[in-house]
Amino acid sequence: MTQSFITINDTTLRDGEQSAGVAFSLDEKLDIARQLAAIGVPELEVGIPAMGDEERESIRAVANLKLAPRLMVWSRMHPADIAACAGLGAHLIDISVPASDQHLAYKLKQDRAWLLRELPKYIGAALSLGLEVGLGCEDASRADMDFLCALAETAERAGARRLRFADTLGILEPFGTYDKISTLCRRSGLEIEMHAHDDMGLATANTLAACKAGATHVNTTVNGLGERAGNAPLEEVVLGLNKLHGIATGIDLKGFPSLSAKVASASGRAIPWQKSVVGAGAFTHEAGIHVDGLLKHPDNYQGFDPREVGQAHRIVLGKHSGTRAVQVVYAGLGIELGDSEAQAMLPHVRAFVAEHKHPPEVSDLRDLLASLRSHHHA
Ligand SMILES: CC(=O)SCCNC(=O)CCNC(=O)[C@H](O)C(C)(C)COP(=O)(O)OP(=O)(O)OC[C@H]1O[C@@H](n2cnc3c(N)ncnc32)[C@H](O)[C@@H]1OP(=O)(O)O
Ligand SMILES: O=C(O)CCC(=O)C(=O)O
Repeated sequence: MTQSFITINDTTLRDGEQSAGVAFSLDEKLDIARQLAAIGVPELEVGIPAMGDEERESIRAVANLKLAPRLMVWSRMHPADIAACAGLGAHLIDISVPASDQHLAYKLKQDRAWLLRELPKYIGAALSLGLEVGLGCEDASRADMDFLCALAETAERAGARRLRFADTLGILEPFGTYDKISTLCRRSGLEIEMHAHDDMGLATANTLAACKAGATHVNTTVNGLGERAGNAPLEEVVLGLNKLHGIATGIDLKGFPSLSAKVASASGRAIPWQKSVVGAGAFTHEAGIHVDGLLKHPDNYQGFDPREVGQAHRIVLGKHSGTRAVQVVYAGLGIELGDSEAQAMLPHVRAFVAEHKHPPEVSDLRDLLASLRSHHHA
């Protein structure tokens, strides 16, 4: 059954930081956590205690902020790793296990029976530290579904509350995701958390499909940062759930641009120009028909109001501009152009963009007009 509210468990500070070459400083981690909390993200996965003292200190420091979100830490199914999660101020632990035969046999040299036998004692160990437990099923997309359900049943009996379904390699598509998550939700009483990767560009679609199928929780990262091609972007998932499925998350994206910029600079990963929601081009219009239509009524060319995500429409001139756009852009500079003068500007704008490969800036616009007018008077 589709939930009317989905809990976002944002993993920018764990899987996001696993993006090759990314390392947040403590201040950056704290700032990102604060900003995620400020827009209403209810859960944060904040790190991997087994990595060592510095990582544990950073987790403790996030916890000491006493922010509203509940904090999760990630751990292998390993006694020392679980012990390292004690006393850090986290609320939840994700105990990760290999769920596919591929991972069981070729990473751990084990089999399904071994995992089912061993799992309860690790869950018990985490519970005894006062942590709520989620079972992280790595490579769940390639796992046998009956085995995954058996893992869920074993985990639930041992006291876990959640199962994370990880599409570790980003190989699922939305229909397959829907089937798998529906099956899990039908056969398990646990909370089901979707963790999608974007290797085929489907992380958001798969996350939304999982929610339609009954997932209660989803993992996201700011700007889609994360291993390889990244994770499901927070901004896309929140917007998609709200706009396409009418599902609430409690997250207000109006304050998102500063968080997005913070993560881009702290990670050293620039936001692609055309990236949905946060890219500089996401609400930038050039084509004449679009600009004319947008000016007549914004809903002609907007699927949602950019103000909902802290953005605004921007009109630039270029190869595909029409006269209306020329008039509106010059009006923004306090210069009124009649129809014929605006029309006459079009070839000049085209020539400028063909030469420079970017829209004219304010000074270019003034130069282009001055040149047009001087030719006209000559
Ligand atoms: C898909 C994911 O995102 S899973 C999360 C992955 N994240 C990371 O790896 C980032 C942080 N990792 C680290 O800092 C280090 O890898 C550590 C501290 C966890 C472990 O470091 P090391 O002890 O040096 O081991 P190393 O990384 O070389 O190898 C991983 C070991 O963990 C084992 N392992 C892998 N997954 C699991 C698991 N879920 N449960 C138990 N053991 C596991 C591997 O089999 C291997 O053990 P082996 O050498 O006995 O075969
Ligand atoms: O918690 C887990 O096991 C999932 C880990 C993960 O990040 C992944 O599989 O992509």
